[in-house]
Amino acid sequence: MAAVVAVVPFAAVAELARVLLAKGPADNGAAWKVAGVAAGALLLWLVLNTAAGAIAHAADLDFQLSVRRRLVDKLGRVPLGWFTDRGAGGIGKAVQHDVDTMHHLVAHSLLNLTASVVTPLATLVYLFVVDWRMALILMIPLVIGVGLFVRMMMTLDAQTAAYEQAQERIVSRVIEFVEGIAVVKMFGQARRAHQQYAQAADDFTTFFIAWISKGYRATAASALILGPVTILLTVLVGGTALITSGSLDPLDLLPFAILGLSVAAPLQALDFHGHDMEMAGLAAKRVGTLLVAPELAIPDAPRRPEADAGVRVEMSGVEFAYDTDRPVLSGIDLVLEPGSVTALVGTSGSGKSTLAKLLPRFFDPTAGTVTAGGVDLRDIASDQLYRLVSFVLQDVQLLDASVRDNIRLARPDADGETVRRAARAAAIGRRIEELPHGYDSMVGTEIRFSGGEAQRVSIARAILADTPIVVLDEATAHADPESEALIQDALSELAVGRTVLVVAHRLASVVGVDRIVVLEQGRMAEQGTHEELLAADGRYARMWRLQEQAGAEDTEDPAVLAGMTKEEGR
Ligand SMILES: Nc1ncnc2c1ncn2[C@@H]1O[C@H](COP(=O)(O)OP(=O)(O)OP(=O)(O)O)[C@@H](O)[C@H]1O
Repeated sequence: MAAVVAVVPFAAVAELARVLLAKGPADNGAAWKVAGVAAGALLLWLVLNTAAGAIAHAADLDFQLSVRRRLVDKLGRVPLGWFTDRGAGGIGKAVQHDVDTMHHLVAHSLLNLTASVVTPLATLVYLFVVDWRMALILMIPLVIGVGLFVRMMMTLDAQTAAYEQAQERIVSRVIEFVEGIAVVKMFGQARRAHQQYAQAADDFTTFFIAWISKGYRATAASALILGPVTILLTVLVGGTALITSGSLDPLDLLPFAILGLSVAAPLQALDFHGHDMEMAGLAAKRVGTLLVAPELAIPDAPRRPEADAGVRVEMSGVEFAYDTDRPVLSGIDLVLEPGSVTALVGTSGSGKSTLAKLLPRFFDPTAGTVTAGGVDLRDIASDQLYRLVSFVLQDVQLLDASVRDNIRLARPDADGETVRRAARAAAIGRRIEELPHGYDSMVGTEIRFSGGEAQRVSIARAILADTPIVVLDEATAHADPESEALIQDALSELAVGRTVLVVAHRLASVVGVDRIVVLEQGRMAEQGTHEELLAADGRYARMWRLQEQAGAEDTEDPAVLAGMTKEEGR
């Protein structure tokens, strides 16, 4: 199409030149003059069209890089819940695909749209000066063109959004499938996963066809109506004028055809660029949503917590809800003394992990305060907070980097000896030193750690981070008995002199801790040492007896392990 549009004006200009040279100025000299200006405008439009692509491409990389940097930076500051609500597909698409679409199409289409409006307008303005009646007639296709453009933009909106959402869903399905491949295979769900993917792919195709055909119908309507109508109009008007003045040479109609073409071609292109703008607009909206996502509040005047003799943590009147209508934590008043270990126990879903996540500010409480060293966590600058709290998570995340860099995440400048000491303290040093490339081994390619080993690498990380507060969430979840003993040793090493909060399932692992807090439906039901709680013969004592019994019966029922019957667990 572009090639045809490009060839026609050149042929017309060549023909115009031939006619002018052969015949000299014709009777309809004014028309030739207008045609000359119109052909010039048309050429300018074509040049701008080509330049727009080149300009958009040239400016692409730096702009995209800077937007992506801002997005990734932003992702580091949004609360965790925001991610779970959206899913990796949408976020991944926004950071990669949408940034690309948004920028390229905006730059490209804006330039093209401007050129497509300005060049025919310039011709028309000139025509008004020369022959206002002809100009008025040419306003007809202009109005039709703009009308078709507006109509297309209005009807395509919902279609484009549906198409984009279908695309997001398909990416999410693939990510889900890849991440959950073990579960999918283990439970023989490959066929189901395949069907789900096929369904998403079908939806995508349906939306794509609807979207593309609507788009093409709109642009085809404009192409079929605008071009012929405009050229026919100018030629008819010009022809009538010529016949009236007695000329019957068909060549004299050429300037009118050029005039028509110079107005119609850019107007037709409006729809293509409008279509692109539509997509760019939607992509920009999604990127924008990410850029303005809520952030954990940043303190205006950050304060430094008191940390000379360890850090005391205090939670007062803490409430928390993921969604507004269901509180997950209520009335939490809890003090964690420096150098002490506090364990959170309770049934599944009682809020243990949620409570622990308040300490590194994965979330802020919806009411009440959490202070560390006498300062509200919200008043501590984030880099300071991460020097204060480290979190050993249940699901260890190791990066595709060397073992050394994985351990020294919190202190990238730590020297080899410091890293080795941390690894040995976490009972993983010998395993790493036996590797052919030792601490330089690349995780994921040269070494794949087992669950228990990965857990100990993450404990080494926390030992090296050397923060006064440590949160341990189900740190022995992946371990076999031997590995568990190693992890417990590593944890004991990590706990020395720090303020430690442990989320625990198995009561046997918390017998020796300084204080046990029993959570029940987000509230603190009991607290005390193991002995005190047994003597009180309340909830904890019952859980203890049930777990002992479960141990004797070798049950693996999670409700029983958590100290509840199934009915109670619900
Ligand atoms: N990101 C989230 N969005 C919404 N609700 C959540 C989210 N995470 C947890 N919940 C809900 O909050 C409640 C407490 O969950 P939490 O993970 O804190 O419990 P838990 O005591 O640690 O459970 P478990 O022992 O099974 O790990 C549960 O009802 C859970 O469904």
